[in-house]
Amino acid sequence: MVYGQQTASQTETVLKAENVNVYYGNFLALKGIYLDIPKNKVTAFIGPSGCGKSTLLRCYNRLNDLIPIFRLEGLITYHNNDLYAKDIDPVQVRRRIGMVFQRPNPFPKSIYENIAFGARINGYKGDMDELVERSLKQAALWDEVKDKLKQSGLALSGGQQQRLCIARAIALQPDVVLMDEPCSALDPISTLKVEELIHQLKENYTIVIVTHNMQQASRVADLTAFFNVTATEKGNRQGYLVECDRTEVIFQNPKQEATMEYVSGRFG
Ligand SMILES: Nc1ncnc2c1ncn2[C@@H]1O[C@H](COP(=O)(O)OP(=O)(O)OP(=O)(O)O)[C@@H](O)[C@H]1O
Repeated sequence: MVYGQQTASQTETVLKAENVNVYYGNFLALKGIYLDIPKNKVTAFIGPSGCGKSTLLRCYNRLNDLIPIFRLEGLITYHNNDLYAKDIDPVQVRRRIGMVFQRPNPFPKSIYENIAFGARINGYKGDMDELVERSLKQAALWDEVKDKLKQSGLALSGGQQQRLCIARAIALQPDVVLMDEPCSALDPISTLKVEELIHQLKENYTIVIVTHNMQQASRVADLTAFFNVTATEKGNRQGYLVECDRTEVIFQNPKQEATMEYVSGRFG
């Protein structure tokens, strides 16, 4: 793969993949991944269906550990520590590296409790009202919900629910927020709100976002990683990273022909 000169050189690397292979049983889903995720930037993963974008994203907070047939080879470091070392507690990893999913999935609880519940379980001892307000403000939702904090989170619109899920994730004061197609279930106006929010959040968090929407990648991401998939002799479809670079380079002047074809809509 080709690695752009500007990719991560000027900023601290938070997550680093070195020669990572991911298997589901005998199936090699992702092969030979080298990738740096820089601090306080938005990195987008793009590529055709099945190329392993979500798989790699879930490796970063050890969510794939919950899949019995999952196996990882190679090294993923988080602030230079082996994320898969024996003494690392996956629950602690997920506290530091939060996740927002494709479909908004608030708890069937009040808006307030959606924030407070996780914080309490994680031993938060500070002023809960203050945490709820701060998290909702950071997620650009406070003004819309401040008068109905006792109402169910499920009564909000889809876009508001997704911002509630983002507020819930950041209430745990993570370091990294992973987002797996966070806008795919949202209308265009809610999508723009979430995109604006992503812009603001990168001041405090490192963000990795999987998106099928290339305009979205070009709008929100500082860096874009293009993944592709190749058919093996046995007919398996193996994902790999083609290149990662500054987003404008990927969209206007990528090093690889396949990237140009994909971003210009000629395949995928
Ligand atoms: N739990 C699982 N068990 C077995 N195979 C899996 C599992 N999850 C993903 N895969 C396989 O791994 C490959 C990569 O899937 P993944 O969902 O990571 O791709 P993706 O690029 O995110 O796709 P999409 O854009 O369609 O969401 C696919 O071939 C998929 O079928």
